[in-house]
Parts: sequence; structure tokens; C-alpha cells
Amino acid sequence: MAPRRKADQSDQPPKKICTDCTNIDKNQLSPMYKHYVEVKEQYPNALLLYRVGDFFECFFQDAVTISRELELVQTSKEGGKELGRIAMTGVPHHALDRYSTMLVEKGYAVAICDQVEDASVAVAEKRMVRREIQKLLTPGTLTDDGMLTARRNNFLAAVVIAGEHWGLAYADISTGEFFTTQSSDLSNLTLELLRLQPSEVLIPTNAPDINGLLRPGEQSEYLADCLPNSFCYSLRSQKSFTLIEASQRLKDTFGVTSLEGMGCSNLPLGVRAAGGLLEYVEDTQKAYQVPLQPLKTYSLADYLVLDHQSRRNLEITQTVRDGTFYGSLLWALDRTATAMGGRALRRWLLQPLIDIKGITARQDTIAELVDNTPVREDLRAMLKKIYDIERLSGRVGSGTANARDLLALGESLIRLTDLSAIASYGTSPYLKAIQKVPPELEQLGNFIIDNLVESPPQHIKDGGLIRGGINSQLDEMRQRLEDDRQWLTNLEVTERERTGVSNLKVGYNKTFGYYISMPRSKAEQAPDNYQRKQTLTNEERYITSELKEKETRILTAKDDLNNLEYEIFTQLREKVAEKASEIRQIAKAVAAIDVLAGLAEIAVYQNYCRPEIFEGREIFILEGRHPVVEQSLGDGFFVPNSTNLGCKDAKFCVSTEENNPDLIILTGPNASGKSCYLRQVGLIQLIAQIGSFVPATEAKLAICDRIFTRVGAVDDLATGQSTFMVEMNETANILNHGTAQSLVLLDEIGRGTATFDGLSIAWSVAEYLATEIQARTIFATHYHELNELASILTNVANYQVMVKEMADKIIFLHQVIPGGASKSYGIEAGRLAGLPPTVIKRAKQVMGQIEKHSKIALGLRTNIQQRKPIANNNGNGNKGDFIEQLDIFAD
Ligand SMILES: Nc1ncnc2c1ncn2[C@@H]1O[C@H](COP(=O)(O)OP(=O)(O)OP(=O)(O)O)[C@@H](O)[C@H]1O
Repeated sequence: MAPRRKADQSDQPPKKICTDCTNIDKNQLSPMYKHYVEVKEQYPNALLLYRVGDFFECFFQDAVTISRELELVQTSKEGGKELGRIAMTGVPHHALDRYSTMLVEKGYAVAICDQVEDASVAVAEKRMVRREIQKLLTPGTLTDDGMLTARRNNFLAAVVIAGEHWGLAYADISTGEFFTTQSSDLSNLTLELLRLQPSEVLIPTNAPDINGLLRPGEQSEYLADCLPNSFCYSLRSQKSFTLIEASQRLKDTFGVTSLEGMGCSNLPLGVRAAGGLLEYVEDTQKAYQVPLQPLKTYSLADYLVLDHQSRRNLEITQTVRDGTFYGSLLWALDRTATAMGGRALRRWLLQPLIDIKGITARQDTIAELVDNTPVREDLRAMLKKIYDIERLSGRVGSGTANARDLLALGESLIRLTDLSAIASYGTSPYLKAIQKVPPELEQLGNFIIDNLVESPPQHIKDGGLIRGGINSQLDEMRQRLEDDRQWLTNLEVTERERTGVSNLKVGYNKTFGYYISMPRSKAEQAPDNYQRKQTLTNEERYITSELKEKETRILTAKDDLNNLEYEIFTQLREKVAEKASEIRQIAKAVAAIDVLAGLAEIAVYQNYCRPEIFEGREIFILEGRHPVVEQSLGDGFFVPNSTNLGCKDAKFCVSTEENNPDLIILTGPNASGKSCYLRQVGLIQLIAQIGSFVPATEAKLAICDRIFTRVGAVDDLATGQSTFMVEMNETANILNHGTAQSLVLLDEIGRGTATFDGLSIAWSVAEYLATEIQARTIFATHYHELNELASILTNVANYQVMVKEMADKIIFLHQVIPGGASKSYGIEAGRLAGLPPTVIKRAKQVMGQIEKHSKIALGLRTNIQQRKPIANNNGNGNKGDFIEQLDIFAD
């Protein structure tokens, strides 16, 4: 028999809990809830965290959201007769940063409504404690250390689109960097946003939901197609993005009468984006003014173009396979000592230069540091002692720095002088830049250290921050407090003597304050002026009027002391804030020298050479190595390979020099090293254009305008594209945007479709690249038929990755040599991977059949001959002997 259920509370219908505050009569609410709802009405799109005692609490719908997102228990609080219970989720006030960071990372805006007065004042006046919004946290406007990634910028971007033209502004509020640009072609806007990976993008709209925040992946009719949906978007009113308002805001903020000095008077869309961004920063920072550096303009044409796929394929900041930092180019090259240097190196790698002067300046500095080991080592040792002065000065400027921040800044400022002394001998541009540390920064550093105690507490309102001898009033107050405390210490001795009770004690608790305690057995020895306050099992507790008087003095003196310390501290912080922009200037120079000293260190220990950089088309690398694979394999295991690409005469593309083609067809068995070689050439070119030395014995590298890669094949499920369509899109992009100055790296084009279609496309793409675009190209393929191209196009050459064939296995030599591979060893690779012997045997039979019945007839499209003379050096004397139509696999 089933057990009978006992009638209990769970049989009652659950009490309805109110989760919607949008349509309620506020007059029915208690003053606190009424205020909560009023604040929420001002910030409908943010989660409102409202200070109640030691907690930040959320009510109504926000309570449900926070409970779900943070996996916190949702409870409820009584909301009055009409409403019943109101949904509530709270977090302890000391854990606010952690929880709000988690919410912001999930793409929410968080409004922090904190108490702005001492609760005891409100209690004394019998009214509600005053609370105000202190911060609006959004993904792009974070400044707190614990919410940011040290070695990565946190960019806030703003976009204005007008037809095919666009303006983009971006800023890192924590470091003050502020840039704008303007260009045409919306695909360039997509590329630029993907490079920046902004945490939040502002877009002007006429959406009804102004100030709404679209979380990554959220759809909206207000998002233009060119805006990647992997970012957070804030929908803003168009007003602040109008040219008049935006220009005025920029002028007012930076105290200028014209935008000409900032170089953006002829960039109306860039100005509009920048103005809209500034307004948003003002709007979100509330209590804290964030000083941004004067706006700088830039042009996309100033940098090597790397599209999103190429950045991903070259694994610049993370690996393709599992998205980790370990195994990326940044991992292999980052020897920076400071967080500022780490951020700068990341920026450099994502934005290599095309200006030879800029590259040479960096190379000169690395060369100087490579040659001078003691200076390099001293410099790096000193850099390790310098904190993130870029972000610290930002927090000082915005009034959010605590005493520890200020002390870290002070110590770093003093070390800047030492850094500059170490660099004093240098003649290269970046070493010279750090020789110019203004002397007042060192004075400021000393001033901070003279004012603050050695290890100040985290909180700045609890005292214990300022050294003695700094402020006479503070010293006097401390002395008085000390005297009173001493009186308390002495009290125990004197009262023991007076009462004759040897174990009499003076104690303190929160409820009664100071008291005198004696064993109950000795209670009759208590003098007349003792007033009994509490009786415990074995103890009696007393107060005296003198003791209470001292207690009041001690407690008020402590409050006064804390307030005075806070005041002195904020004055000190303001004094330092006046120098914030100078500090940020020098921080830039420190970051750059940190990157270059790290690159010099790599150059020495990994044996890199200084590449010769010039205008032209040649890419010559003697014994190049893959910078990441080399480090993963360990010393001596990587097999170096040389590269020689790029015709001498770009106009006719008829290089007579052997092995100096525009396009290399690279064949070789699976796992022989084709992809590695391909990426190696791309990475060497890329790091050469950030000014670094490169992993090779010798290198002469012409500047590239773009590096394109098409590597591997992955479905793009997010956009619903198949593997093959992704591959074709990427290939189309290369063919439509590549130039003779580009470097194109193609790995296995045409594999995602039927073999014949794939081969046909691969052939046609290679032919187009070699003849029409004449880009420097490496084309790795398993279609050995493509080797035939070299016999009809003089700017195409065949290379193969060597393997040694043994009786029962193949040995990978990883050596790239001229000539085309004749076999793929794909079946052998399958055998090594563990395919069953029956499958392997059958595969060999099938291959035999296919080989017997297929052949390829060769030729080029006829119109190539008319457009460009291509010499035929296939040695058969059939110069220019083309057939009309490419004819593959004719039987
Ligand atoms: N030059 C080299 N020296 C030493 N090891 C190498 C070298 N090149 C490649 N390797 C090693 O060989 C492995 C396979 O290389 P890679 O992926 O480039 O082969 P692949 O020819 O592109 O193969 P598949 O055709 O199957 O894609 C690499 O992970 C690396 O460890």
C-alpha cells in the first residue's frame, strides 16, 4: 500500500512572488522599495544592485535573472499587503566585484546603487539612508583591476555607418587610449572590429529600446549586416552622434577650439563616432571622471591587413584547435616583463606595420639590445619592478585608486629614473624615448612614498594610510587617541590595585563598548562607582562614567582620524592625478621598450636574425623556422627550410632566376610538414613587419600589404555555412582583394567537395593567382596534378616535403626541396592511424584502378596569352603553345 501523504504546507498553493515592478503602484511600497523602483525606472536595461546593510540586493525580475546567471538562491521579502512577497537575490557587499564582473562578462550592464552617507546619520535623523547610483558597469567601460585582464586591452567601440562609408572610434577607458578612423567598404569595418575584439560596441539607432544592451549572439533589426554578432552592442540615441554635438563634445573635453589639431577635421564619420563614445563614457561613469587621452586618428592603409581568418589561421593570439594561449605566436614571442608590454605586443602583432621607417626604428632598438647583454638584462630586471602605471594612472585620474594603487605607482615612478639611467647610453629611437623621464615624476614618486605607510590597507576609509610627521593635526589626534588607549591599558592595573581583584579585566564588545569584568564570586568587592551592565554565569560586567567618557572620546577620535586620513589621501591622489597624462605618455614608451627588450631576448636565445626590409616583391628566407613549433619541439629538433619567392620584374612576371617563382605548389605526404612550412613563411613575414628579428639564418623581405591564409576547413555553424562554402568564401576574398604585394598561403583548396570539382577549382585558383594577381603564393596540396602548372607558367615552381620510404614505413624528413611529390602516402597514413588491414588493402586496389583510368590534359585559358605574355620554360620548346580549354581527367 502506498504511504499516505501527510497534509502539510506543501499541499498549499505556493504563495505568488512578485517579479515585475513595471506596472505597480509605487505608493503601496515602503520608502526603500519605492526608491528602488524609481532608480530601476532610470536604468531599465541594467541589472540594479542596491545596497541594503551588508548586502547588495536585487528585487523583482532582476532577482530572477541574477539568481539564474550567478546560480544564487532566490528568496523573497515582504512587500506589503497588496504586493505580497517580492523576489529577492542578494550578494555580500565584499563580493560585489566578483559577482558584478561575472554579470558583465555574461554581457549584462550592472548599475550599482550604494549608500552615500553613514547609515548612523540617517538612523539618528529617523529617515532612510541616502543611496545613489555610483557606477554603471558595462562590458566596455570597466576600470577596476579585478575586472580586467592585465595583458589585454578592454576596448569600447562606437560605429557610425553612412551608406558604404563608416566611422569607427575606440577607447580603452582603463588606459586612456582613444582612436578614430574613417573609411569606405563595410567589409573593412567588419575586419577592423574583428581585429579590436571590443567588449562593447555603441551604435546610434532610432530603436525604441534606447540604451538597451544586446548580448553576444542576440539578433536585432538595428544591427547592420557588417556588424559581427559575437560582440555586445549598446543601442544609443542618435543625438550624441550628430556632427554638431559630437564635435562640440570633443572640443569641450579636450579644451580645443578646432578639431584640426587632432587630425580629424576631415573625418566627419570618425568624429561622430568619437563624440558618441565620449557621451557614453560620461553617462556610465557617473561619480568618476575618466580621463581619456586626446583623440588620435589612424588610417587602415598604415598597417598590414590581416583578415580575421588569417589571424586565426596563423594562431596569433590563440590556437585554432582549442583556443588556448599556449601554442600561439604571442605565447612564443612574449617575454615582456610588464602588463603594459604584454598589451603592446598583442597590439603590435594584430597590427603589423608597412612603414619601413617605423620597422627600422624597432629593429635598431632590438639590435642595440641584442648586442649589449648587460643593458638588456638590467633593463628587463628593472622592468619587472614596474607596475601597470598606464592603468594605475587611469584609476588615479578617475579617483578610484586606493592607497595600494598609489604606492605601486609611486614605487614605479621612482624606478623610471633607474630605467632611464640604464637606457642612457642608447642611441636607438626607443631607448632614447625612455631617457626623457621628466624629473618631477621621480619627485612625485618620492612624495607618494613619503606620505603613505609601507603596507596600507585595502580600504581607504578605515585609516592607517598616512605616515606620521606628514600632517600636524593628524599627529596630534593620533597622540590624543594613543593617550586615551594608554589610559585604558593602565586602567586594568589601577583597578586591580584599587579593588584587590587580581583577575579583573578591561574588555570591549560591540553591544556595550568598553567594560570592566570581575568573577561573580568577587562582586562584593566592586567599588560604588561601578554600574552593573551584564551578568554572565561566572562573571559580572561593569561600566563607569569615566570609562564611558573615554570610550566616546576614543570612538569619535577614531572616526575623526579616519576622516582626516581619507581627506589627506584624496588630496594626495588629486595631486598625482594632475600628472596622469604625463605618466601615461611615459607608460607608452615603457611598454614599447619592454616589448623590444623581450624580442631582443628571444632573438638572442632562439637565434633570430635581423631581416632586411625593403620595397619590392622578394621574399628570401634562408633556413627559416616556425617560431612556435620550434619552441615546442625543443632545441635542435626543428628542420629549417628556405624560401625564395617573388619575381624580380613584377610587370611581366618573367623572372629568369631559378627557384624564384611567384607561386610555389607544395606537395608532400600527410603530416610531412606542408602546413607548418606555409605558416612559417607567413609568421616570419608578419613578425618582421612588427619590427622583430626572425627565426632564420638570413632574411630579405619585401613589405607585404596583406597576408592571406586559407588553412584547414571548419564549418561555421554560427552563420550556417558548410565547410566548403567557408572555404570558397575565404578563397573568393583572397582573389578579390589580393595584390602583387600580398602574401597568399593556401592549404588544400578544394578538398571539401567532389575530387574533380576540387581539383578543377584548385587549378583555376592557382592559375589566377599566378597570372592575374601575381601575388607571392604558397599553395600546399595533395592534388599532384597541379605540379603540371609549373611546366606551363614560368612563375610557378614545384616544391615537395621529403620523406624517406622504407620497406614497411615512411620517415618524415620535414625538408622542403625543389620538385613535385609523386605520392601522397595517404593510405600509409591511414594504416599508421589504425585503419583495419582489410580497409587498407581495398584502398590500395581502388587507388590502382583510379590511377589507371585518369589522366590530365594540360593547358591554360586562351585569353591569358592575350593579356599577359607568359613565357613557357617547360623545356619542350612549345613556348606559348596553349590549348583553348583546360581539359582535366579526359579518358
Ligand atoms: N620543419 C620541421 N621540423 C620538425 N618538425 C616538423 C617540421 N615541419 C613539421 N613538423 C612536424 O610535423 C607535424 C606535421 O606537420 P604538418 O601539419 O605541417 O603536416 P602536413 O604536411 O600539413 O600534413 P597534412 O597534409 O596531413 O595536413 C607538425 O606538427 C610538426 O610537429
